Amino acid sequence: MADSAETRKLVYLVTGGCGFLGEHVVRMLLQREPRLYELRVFDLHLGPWLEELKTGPVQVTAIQGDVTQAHEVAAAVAGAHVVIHTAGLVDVFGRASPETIYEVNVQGTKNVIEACVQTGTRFLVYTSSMEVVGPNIKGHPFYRGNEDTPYEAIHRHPYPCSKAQAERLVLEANGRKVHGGLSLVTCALRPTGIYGEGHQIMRDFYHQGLRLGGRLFRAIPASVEHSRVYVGNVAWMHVLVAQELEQRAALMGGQVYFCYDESPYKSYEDFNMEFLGPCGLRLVDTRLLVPYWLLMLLATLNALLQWLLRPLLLYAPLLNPYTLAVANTTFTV
Ligand SMILES: NC(=O)c1ccc[n+]([C@@H]2O[C@H](COP(=O)([O-])OP(=O)(O)OC[C@H]3O[C@@H](n4cnc5c(N)ncnc54)[C@H](O)[C@@H]3O)[C@@H](O)[C@H]2O)c1
Ligand SMILES: C[C@@H](CO)CCC[C@@H](C)[C@H]1CC[C@H]2[C@@H]3[C@H](O)C=C4C[C@@H](O)CC[C@]4(C)[C@H]3CC[C@]12C
Repeated sequence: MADSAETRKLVYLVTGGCGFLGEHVVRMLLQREPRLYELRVFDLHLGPWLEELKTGPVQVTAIQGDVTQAHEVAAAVAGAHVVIHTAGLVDVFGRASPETIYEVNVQGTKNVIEACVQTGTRFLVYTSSMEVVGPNIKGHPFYRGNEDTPYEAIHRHPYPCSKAQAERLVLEANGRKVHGGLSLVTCALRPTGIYGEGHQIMRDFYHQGLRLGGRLFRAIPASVEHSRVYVGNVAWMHVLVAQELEQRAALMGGQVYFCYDESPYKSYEDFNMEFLGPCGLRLVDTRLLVPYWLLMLLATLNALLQWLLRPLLLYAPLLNPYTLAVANTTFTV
């Protein structure tokens, strides 16, 4: 589409816009939304890379703010046509307290919804997660499932519980009257495990491998499959949903969609090795040496150590009872 002033009229707000996914959403909007007039990037921690984005035709507004603060959210939302809400505490390693996870992921989402209602913003896209569905606490596999597949979504961990609550709030808010009398249109996206440029967990595996002399030790059977999805495709999915939400409000409003892009179904570790192998690491198959019960013991010891050391330092290894259980349960969409 020709770049002309009259086509640029939309104001977007991306919360968590400096995060792993958020940054890709910000860059995708600048590349793929020709109607963009202003792009507001709202985050607790603003990245220095935002400065380089301010030289283009779109007004990029960096807003340092906290989604748990309703007034800060309302100020950022006011005047926006679309909100893409990615901000959240993605913590399954025990770094934050359950209360903080709830405060950010649930209360923060409530604040975004209420800000849309109060200021008249009609379109809200929420970044939910596969974990809203599973794996559940019983370790039931979810094999090539979809949004309609029956599954007992029972959770105890603060992160999936908070994502499930937030997703429900977003979907229930669909159809609420916003300031000005029109209806709020909401939609939630459930990415599976996202990978790609800037993925901190992939970095953590890489550095763990370097510490272990270029080796990683298999803890997950290759038969366990996880769906993974490239971050650029997840960003594109968010832009597509945002662009279509107005024209297809009746079809998409209040709906939830898994995000998957045909990335190979592999175990979490084997999928990571697609990238870490070419970086010089190799996966040593120690499954025969390290039975599951011993892994669970090690994971439990990690959790105990985390609890004991908390007054002194944050000890948050990749392996804990929750991550081991998730890693060992097939979840493919
Ligand atoms: N990474 C994945 O595999 C994955 C998969 C499915 C869904 N998700 C969801 O995608 C979203 C983004 O995840 P991510 O992997 O990019 O995580 P991330 O931690 O890289 O990004 C989250 C961003 O939110 C910001 N943030 C945190 N608390 C905030 C607050 N109180 N106020 C304002 N900003 C705050 C952080 O500063 C960060 O920039 C999250 O909602 C997460 O639940 C992630
Ligand atoms: C046995 C361990 C040592 O090799 C393996 C640990 C792997 C775990 C760190 C990861 C296995 C599955 C991951 C989660 C999954 O990809 C989906 C998620 C949903 C998303 O909303 C947030 C991230 C995550 C919880 C992701 C986190 C890391 C794993 C538990």
